[in-house]
Amino acid sequence: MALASGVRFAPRALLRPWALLRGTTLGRTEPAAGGGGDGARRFGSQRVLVEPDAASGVAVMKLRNPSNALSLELLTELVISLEKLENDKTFRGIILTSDCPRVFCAGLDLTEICGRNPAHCAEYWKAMQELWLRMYLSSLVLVAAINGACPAGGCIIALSCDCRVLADNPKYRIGLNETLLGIIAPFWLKDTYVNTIGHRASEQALQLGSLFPPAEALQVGLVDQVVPEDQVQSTALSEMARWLAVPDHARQLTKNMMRKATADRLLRQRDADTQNFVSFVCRDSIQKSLQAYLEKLRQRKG
Ligand SMILES: CCCCC/C=C\C/C=C\CC/C=C/CC(=O)SCCNC(=O)CCNC(=O)[C@H](O)C(C)(C)COP(=O)(O)OP(=O)(O)OC[C@H]1O[C@@H](n2cnc3c(N)ncnc32)[C@H](O)[C@@H]1OP(=O)(O)O
Repeated sequence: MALASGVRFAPRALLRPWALLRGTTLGRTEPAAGGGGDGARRFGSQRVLVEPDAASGVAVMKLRNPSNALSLELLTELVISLEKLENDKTFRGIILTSDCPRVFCAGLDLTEICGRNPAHCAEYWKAMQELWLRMYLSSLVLVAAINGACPAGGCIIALSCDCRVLADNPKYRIGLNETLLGIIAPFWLKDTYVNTIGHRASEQALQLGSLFPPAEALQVGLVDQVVPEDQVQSTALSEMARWLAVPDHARQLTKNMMRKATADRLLRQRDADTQNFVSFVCRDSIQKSLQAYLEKLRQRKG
């Protein structure tokens, strides 16, 4: 972590050369609609579309997986896209949003941990840790433009950003609802919650598995702005401008000062956290409830 420079403190060495880029098209670039020069070239993969604007130094990153459930492939593609932008000094900020109607991110892809072997669950959880670490410590400004439902792991993705703008739609609820699924948020999800909304509000919301509608999310401090749906992107851009008005080095070092202890806690216990996760989700009782929950989701659709 090149802290002294104050420019890049994301822990690069964290990234593993995962051999799982099956079916991805990472690194491919294509002209954005309307053509244009380098500033308008977008790149991406099957599940993440990046629309960079070199002139402003801001890239819009759009998730485009079914329900944006965090599959192993989506996690990997997000980490790689993030790293690509971090390595390009043109960029200072990312707006993270969804290309999927009504859903910002459905959280963990439960099919990655239901009926899978322990080795797969471990690989999956490490990828989840990796994305959180990368986002939480990113040197770039990350603004979440939340244009859909944002439960559980989706909420964590949003909370890893520096600022959150939520569309004012009562169906777009946000929060950590793990307890309602019979699972327990690991300590670093809890820590991220506490860092955002404080201890008492987190204690209540975590135990109750609360999913907050927009007005309540704003009141408790889970999001920074609630705006009409058609103003989410423009408001995210205005927020970005506000954050980018601060000199990078001062903002980056301050961010690091605020977040490092929380990230270090996971870094110190990463293997134990993975083992806890695997032994927990591989229990027969948890597998049964995951199975039943997935079934309910599928039936609800029909
Ligand atoms: C004491 C020991 C302690 C040890 C502690 C260690 C570890 C702790 C263990 C675990 C912690 C793990 C942390 C978990 C965080 C999570 O993220 S869990 C996931 C929670 N997510 C949800 O509950 C969201 C579920 N989805 C929805 O509510 C809705 O889908 C939606 C997001 C509100 C969208 O609704 P919409 O109507 O638009 O879409 P559909 O419901 O029709 O869904 C379409 C399609 O997508 C499938 N799907 C949806 N969500 C998921 C998902 N999360 N995973 C997998 N698949 C999902 C859905 O089934 C449909 O599929 P299709 O029918 O095949 O098309």
